[in-house]
Amino acid sequence: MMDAPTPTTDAKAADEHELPMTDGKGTPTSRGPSADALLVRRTLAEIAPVADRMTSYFYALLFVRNPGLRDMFPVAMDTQRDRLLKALLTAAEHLDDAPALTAYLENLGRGHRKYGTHSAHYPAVGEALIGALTRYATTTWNDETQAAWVRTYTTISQIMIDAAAEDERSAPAWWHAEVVSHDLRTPDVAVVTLRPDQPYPFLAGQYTTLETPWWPRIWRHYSFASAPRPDGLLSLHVKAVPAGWVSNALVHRARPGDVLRLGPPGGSMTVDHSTDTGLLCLGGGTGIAPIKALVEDVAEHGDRRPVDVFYGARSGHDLYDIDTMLRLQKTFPWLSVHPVTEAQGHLPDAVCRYGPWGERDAYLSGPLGMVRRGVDALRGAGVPSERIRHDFLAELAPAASG
Ligand SMILES: NC(=O)C1=CN([C@@H]2O[C@H](COP(=O)(O)OP(=O)(O)OC[C@H]3O[C@@H](n4cnc5c(N)ncnc54)[C@H](O)[C@@H]3O)[C@@H](O)[C@H]2O)C=CC1
Repeated sequence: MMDAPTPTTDAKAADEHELPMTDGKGTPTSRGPSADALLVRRTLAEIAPVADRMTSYFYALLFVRNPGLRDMFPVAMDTQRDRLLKALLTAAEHLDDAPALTAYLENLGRGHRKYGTHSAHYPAVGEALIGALTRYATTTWNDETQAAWVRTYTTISQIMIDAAAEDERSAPAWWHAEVVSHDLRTPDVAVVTLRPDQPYPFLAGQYTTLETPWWPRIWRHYSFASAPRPDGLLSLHVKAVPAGWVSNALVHRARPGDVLRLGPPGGSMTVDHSTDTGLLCLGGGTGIAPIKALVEDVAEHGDRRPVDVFYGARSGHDLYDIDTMLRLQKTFPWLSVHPVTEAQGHLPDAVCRYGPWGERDAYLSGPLGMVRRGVDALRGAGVPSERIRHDFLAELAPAASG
């Protein structure tokens, strides 16, 4: 029912110490965490070593008490078994990060419409959460802590419920999208083009969630590889990852005519068109997809700001979209594309050999390790944190590629 913690935020949100503090009522304060946040974090620290067992118990409680909810989850729970709980715990942990938390939960609430979730389901989840915490946070649990968790869950669920209700007025719960082309670029990377059954509004740099007919109720995130197009088509770059059910189905099984389901767009890795600051983009592997969309977006706005794209891959053969990127470079004099293979070193190190980058807005997309090292490298190169954007919230890796 709840999605994985989605990649929804910029690097600023990734560093919780840089986010504004609030009191228990959401009012910013510079004094540090609210009392509720402290109690919640204490519980989180206690359950961390038994998170697996607590997760199983949480779902057991949820399904035994509410058998009707079982059908909203995939048949095999192993891949996303802990997503619901993880999302709740992420939200609880970021209780004091009012703006980041609200954006995260609104996105989560909208995204839940595709599962058939409605407001009446939220109390059942809250009761299972409190039940599981009571059982596994034995040392820290008392009336005061329970009251803090109830307030926290009430806040979390209300933001999600309100966002879903608001979204319902203007957008469908999901879209059907037909595969119109399937281009295998390497033995395990495909560019898949889709035609949604009704207009799908999104911004360059955002991602969608996707369900295939072969793995019902299993949803994965994929970034759009193009800015919005006049013909309304959407394209995604998919890498078949080991044991990735959805990604393998998309790369090796999907064919034109197949119909997938899409959830709403998400993510804040978008271009700020109110400035003319230059862009520094790092795309690793299929992470080049949203970077290409950003380049198209800059071009469509007629901007002439400098854009440097560092495109990393393991080998030259894995730079499956280099022809497209070089063609864009030929067309747009403000664009420089720098291919980097592992023989030349890791992508973040290569970026630091150029520069200076202190005046640029930076965008990173690719494997979590690359994004983490890239953020560190860019900060080291003088790019302020608030100018660094990527899709990962704190330490939580989304199941971005299935
Ligand atoms: N919006 C986003 O952030 C998107 C993220 N992705 C993610 O990108 C990943 C792409 O995977 P692959 O194509 O297999 O990439 P890959 O594993 O082939 O790596 C691509 C590049 O990243 C570098 N890299 C990898 N690990 C690194 C580390 N620990 N430190 C520094 N550099 C590192 C490699 O040297 C290479 O240049 C997937 O995990 C997918 O989920 C994909 C599309 C969009």
